[in-house]
Amino acid sequence: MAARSTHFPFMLFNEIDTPRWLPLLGQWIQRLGLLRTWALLCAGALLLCLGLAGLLLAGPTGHLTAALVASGMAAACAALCGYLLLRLVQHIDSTQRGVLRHATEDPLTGTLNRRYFLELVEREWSRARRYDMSCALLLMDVDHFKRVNERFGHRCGDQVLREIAAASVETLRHADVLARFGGEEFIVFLPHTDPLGALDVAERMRERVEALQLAWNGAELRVSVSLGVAALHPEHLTLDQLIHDADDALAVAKSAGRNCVRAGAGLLPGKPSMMNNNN
Ligand SMILES: Nc1nc2c(ncn2[C@@H]2O[C@H](COP(=O)(O)OP(=O)(O)OP(=O)(O)O)[C@@H](O)[C@H]2O)c(=O)[nH]1
Repeated sequence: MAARSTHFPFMLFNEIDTPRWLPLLGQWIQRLGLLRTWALLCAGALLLCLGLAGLLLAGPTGHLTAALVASGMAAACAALCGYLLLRLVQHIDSTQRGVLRHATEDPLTGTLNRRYFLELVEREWSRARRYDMSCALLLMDVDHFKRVNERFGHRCGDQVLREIAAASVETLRHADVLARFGGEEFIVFLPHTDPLGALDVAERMRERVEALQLAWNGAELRVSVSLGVAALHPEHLTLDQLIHDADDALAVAKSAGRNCVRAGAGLLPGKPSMMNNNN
């Protein structure tokens, strides 16, 4: 199985091998500000050049040689300043990306982590509630995942989780938010999605995972997932309640035999809360 990257904000970051002096320069620049540091470096370079030119002019060397040496020095100083600034900007950029990744991403699957998901979705959810917009939530759990670990090992289990995350991302729209919610459980927030649409997405995810052709050390393995679906309705006063509904529906899907999608209470009034029971 090959490791796969997932979409925003799970980009691949190029780690830059930074020399030791860069963080120190960074701290210095943070204190002074970028413009002032740059002005200071340029002023220093200029003074150095002027001093050298003065020395040369005062000596036996001709004016032209003095001017040439001074211009050469100025150009070298400007190039050095530019290089230092460029490296610094790269360093700050890579540090910021690293910090952002650490705060938002699940290191195993590259999806959002639980904490950032909740932070992000809390805002989206309250907006949806306030402006009476539809939105839905899916909870997806890998079936009998313990057996995968037991039979093929933990590293294989990790790779299966990565493959499931990547496959799920492929079935979602860009605005949907996928996160690893815990162990072998994933959560998806679907903005502007009505209950039927949410059930449809859940079923697509289930089918996509079921169709995954996985192999580990020459052995083939198949996995399946169960999904619980909940959609926002007026009785949901907190995001927790919506998650709770999806969790209840997931429990129903598990006890219905797994590898299926179940709708939360009241998702489709008047319709049975089941879908695609393949068992
Ligand atoms: N490889 C790997 N395994 C994990 C990770 N997180 C949790 N697990 C394993 O996931 C398994 C979850 O087991 P259970 O909660 O019994 O669930 P299950 O075997 O999937 O059974 P059902 O959910 O009832 O279908 C445990 O064996 C955990 O060790 C992880 O990051 N990597």
